[in-house]
Amino acid sequence: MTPTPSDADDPLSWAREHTPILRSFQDEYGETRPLEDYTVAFASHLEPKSGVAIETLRAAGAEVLFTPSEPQSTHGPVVKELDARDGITAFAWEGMTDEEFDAAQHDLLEREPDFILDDGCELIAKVHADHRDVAADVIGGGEQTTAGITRLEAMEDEGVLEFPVYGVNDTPMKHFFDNVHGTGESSLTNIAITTNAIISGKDVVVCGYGYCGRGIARKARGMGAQTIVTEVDPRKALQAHMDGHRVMSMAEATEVGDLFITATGNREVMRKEHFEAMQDGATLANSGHFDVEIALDDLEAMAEEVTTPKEGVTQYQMSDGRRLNLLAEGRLVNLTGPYSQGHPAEVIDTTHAMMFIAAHDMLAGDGDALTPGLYNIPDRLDRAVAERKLETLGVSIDEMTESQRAYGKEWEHPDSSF
Ligand SMILES: NC(=O)c1ccc[n+]([C@@H]2O[C@H](COP(=O)([O-])OP(=O)(O)OC[C@H]3O[C@@H](n4cnc5c(N)ncnc54)[C@H](O)[C@@H]3O)[C@@H](O)[C@H]2O)c1
Repeated sequence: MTPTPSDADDPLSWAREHTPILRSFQDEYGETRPLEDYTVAFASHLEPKSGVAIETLRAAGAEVLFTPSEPQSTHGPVVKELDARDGITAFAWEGMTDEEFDAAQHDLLEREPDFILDDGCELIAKVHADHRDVAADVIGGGEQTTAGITRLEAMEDEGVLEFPVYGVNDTPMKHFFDNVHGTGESSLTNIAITTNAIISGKDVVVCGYGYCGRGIARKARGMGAQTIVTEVDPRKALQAHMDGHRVMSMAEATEVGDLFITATGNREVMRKEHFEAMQDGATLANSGHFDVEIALDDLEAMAEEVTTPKEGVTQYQMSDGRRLNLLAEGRLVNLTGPYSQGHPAEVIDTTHAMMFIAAHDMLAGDGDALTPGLYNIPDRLDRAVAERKLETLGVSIDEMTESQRAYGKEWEHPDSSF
């Protein structure tokens, strides 16, 4: 039998099949439509999995306005499919320039969303900086990545945040899985496919040992790499050391590394002084949210010649003959390279579930209205998504007995034998 290409009719079909939590929300809230009266703005990498998140918000009744969180990770067929649906509007297209991306986000904000689900805090920052009248009426928001949380903390410190925002990134159901396993696997997968080079046996330098860096380093070692970690936080450095990775300063690592991957959320982690010392053929990739972790201006300024020997690889030839290979133009390597598909669907299912929960709880939940600020998602909601995920996996766990619950609350321990 000749197979029927189902993704030609529906580019979300495969992702939908692998995102059971979102499907369960579609079933549950498709009837009651708790978000019926609200307009929700959604910024994300626009590929099939975020498409399923968008259609889930719509199924729950929201009018959805969507835009990319990074101009180069957009999949055109997904945008076309969603934009054609009633109640969903795209402020996006494949191949946007940085300027078009910026303008589209401003256009979206002029539509006065009630709620903003963000990825990197671009929409939330823009609404505060340039659309203050709109910000005044926004009910709340949710932020899905570490880089966005850092910006929100800065806004909160300055006292400029106009509405409450759930730090979705900081909820266990997000960062324990998405940051560690999603970024870990998808970064290495996309580096391997883009370069068609082996990871096993290579000296792989992971810059930053936070959630993402830990995932990348652990999985690189699982593939047979010799892993090296660089850090600025002594506790994270020690943790990397105890986990069995070699820990060095960036200056030391530059001399031995074959493949460098940044995941710090910081800027200029690799810069001129490092490029000067790297070995011929070293490969540089970034998994952090913004394309500032590798100092691209330094690379440009130092290169005698710049070529693209393979799609997704930019090669900088230095005056001494060394070649440094930059992947995905220093943007998120798991999301913007030519072969990149982002996180595995099963992992992003939990992230998008928590984004949905953020909107549902603030707009239609039964809790008290929050004042402006950055908040953690209530633990009971995080647990509920974990339970739903385990259910989809067919995994059962135990429940504490009454006596065990009581034991956790007592301090005298009368029945202990010492
Ligand atoms: N690629 C993806 O799909 C994806 C997914 C989730 C998060 N992210 C992004 O990845 C980045 C890291 O996220 P995270 O959750 O791991 O953050 P994290 O805060 O847990 O970890 C960042 C680590 O980098 C370290 N660091 C900071 N500056 C450094 C420097 N100059 N050199 C070495 N280490 C340094 C910090 O000490 C920290 O341990 C953020 O930009 C986040 O938004 C990307």
